[in-house]
Amino acid sequence: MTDTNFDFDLIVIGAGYGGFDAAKHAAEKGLKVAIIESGDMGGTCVNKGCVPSKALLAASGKVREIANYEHLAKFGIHASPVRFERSKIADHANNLVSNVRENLTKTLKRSGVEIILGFGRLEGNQKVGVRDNNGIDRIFTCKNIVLATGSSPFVPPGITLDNRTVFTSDEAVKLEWLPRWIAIIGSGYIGLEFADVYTALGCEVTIIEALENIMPTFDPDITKIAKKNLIQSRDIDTKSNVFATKITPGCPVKIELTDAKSKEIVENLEVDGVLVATGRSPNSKNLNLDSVGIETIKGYIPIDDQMRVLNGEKIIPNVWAVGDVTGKLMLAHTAAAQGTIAVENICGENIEINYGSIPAATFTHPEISSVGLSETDAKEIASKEGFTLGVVKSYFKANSKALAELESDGILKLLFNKDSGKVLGAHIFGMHAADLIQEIANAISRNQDVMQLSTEVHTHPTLSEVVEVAYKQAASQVK
Ligand SMILES: Cc1cc2nc3c(=O)[nH]c(=O)nc-3n(C[C@H](O)[C@H](O)[C@H](O)COP(=O)(O)OP(=O)(O)OC[C@H]3O[C@@H](n4cnc5c(N)ncnc54)[C@H](O)[C@@H]3O)c2cc1C
Ligand SMILES: NC(=O)c1ccc[n+]([C@@H]2O[C@H](COP(=O)([O-])OP(=O)(O)OC[C@H]3O[C@@H](n4cnc5c(N)ncnc54)[C@H](O)[C@@H]3O)[C@@H](O)[C@H]2O)c1
Repeated sequence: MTDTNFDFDLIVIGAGYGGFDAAKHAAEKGLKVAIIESGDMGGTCVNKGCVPSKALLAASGKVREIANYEHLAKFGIHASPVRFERSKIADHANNLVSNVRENLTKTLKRSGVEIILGFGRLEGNQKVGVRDNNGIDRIFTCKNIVLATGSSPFVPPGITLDNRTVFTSDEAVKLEWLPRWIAIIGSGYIGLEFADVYTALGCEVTIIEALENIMPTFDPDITKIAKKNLIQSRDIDTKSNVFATKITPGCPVKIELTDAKSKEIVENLEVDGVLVATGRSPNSKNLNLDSVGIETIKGYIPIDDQMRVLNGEKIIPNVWAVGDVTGKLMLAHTAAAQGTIAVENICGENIEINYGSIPAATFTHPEISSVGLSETDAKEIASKEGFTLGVVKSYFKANSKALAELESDGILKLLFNKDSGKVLGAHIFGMHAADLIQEIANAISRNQDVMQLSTEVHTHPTLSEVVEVAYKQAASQVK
């Protein structure tokens, strides 16, 4: 398979989850592969994202559980006041990051991937340049290139970071201190997960959201119940429809809030710390993309469903892109799936990704998850394609396992096509929602219908019966 006219069959730029998966998969398929990384092996997910944030959520979740005296008393349990050491929770996250990073690096080496440390760039067709930390520049030739350069925190204009009192998730994952009062700008994934961590560890939180409603990207029914459980019942104040137009670090941190509609300054806040969680920007600068004719769209590298890089309708030969830099469902498992698909196609297959079957989860306590279409999009597609949309809801309060755990506030909303029975999407709030969504994601991926799914036997008593109930309700409505 290896082509001796080139230094490598494949060069991957960026060793996050997308790049890691592509490089490993290609090496396992017998290609001669190099991966170029300018920062830490493992990228965002391993070093500053999924891994440390889930470690913090795990530890702070235990603190929350043990400190919830009222909840424990319902089981007849009386716990003593909970004590925790912030630095040891931080160590747990940092140690996990080191372990995962080390394992990932070893796995690549074992697969035969050559790791090149430095900043990679394109140098025209089938050529990649790398500048290492000592300024030494090298050029390599390769048959194919995968761009997997990921994303970085987006910081809106007017917000000044000092990375101590005003910071992004890059610093928050290190848990270097616990501000007594912290403002979180943005109520998306990062805002919600860190509000969960900070409130469990005793901080007072103010969430500031530019759009009209808090949690604007989530399903409205899910938002309603999630707000009650994750926000209103905690030490969290919310301000929506306002932009944080100016944030000045210091002690205290000063925040200027501007009304989203009138554009007038409506409030000035003084807090101990600010986490800026306002989305992410693609890492597509200084890659010399012009040298092969790539034009980014809002900074994202345009691709088709086979991960081939596009210029308008035209495919740019031998260049592929995966992960956050492509702006599609910016999640670690999306990046990895794209990496595998890119390599399969490099090896001559014709595989396309189905974003509609990729699940997403927010690891709050309880969790939120979703897969497939939103109800708004499903309605629009149903009216365009002329089918009837079915919507059923299944509740955790009717589930024995949830009741036994005294965690019965939860809902599953299932969207399906009433004519064919095909599953279109699902949205869940409740305990272990992140695990529950997988079954529905698999059903979408396999194009299964609710008639068949409703006959599948689920273990009793498990939370998975919430899904079973939804499938049964849906099947009874199929025409
Ligand atoms: C706080 C937080 C929590 C998250 N939690 C989850 C979660 O629970 N589940 C989930 O699925 N997703 C989660 N994500 C999202 C997930 O981290 C990203 O979707 C994922 O890391 C994207 O992988 P990637 O390979 O595309 O890019 P990245 O992980 O960003 O990796 C890109 C790599 O490329 C390197 N690079 C960039 N430019 C160059 C260059 N020119 N030369 C060489 N190297 C370069 C970078 O240094 C980086 O290491 C979270 C993100 C954050 C910030
Ligand atoms: N569990 C997970 O899978 C997980 C966890 C964390 C992060 N992530 C990934 O990281 C990405 C980034 O997360 P995020 O929470 O930063 O982004 P997000 O896009 O999920 O949410 C950002 C929020 O900030 C608001 N906002 C933007 N500018 C603002 C301003 N000036 N003032 C007030 N509000 C403002 C937006 O309206 C939006 O609600 C996610 O899209 C996801 O891909 C995933």
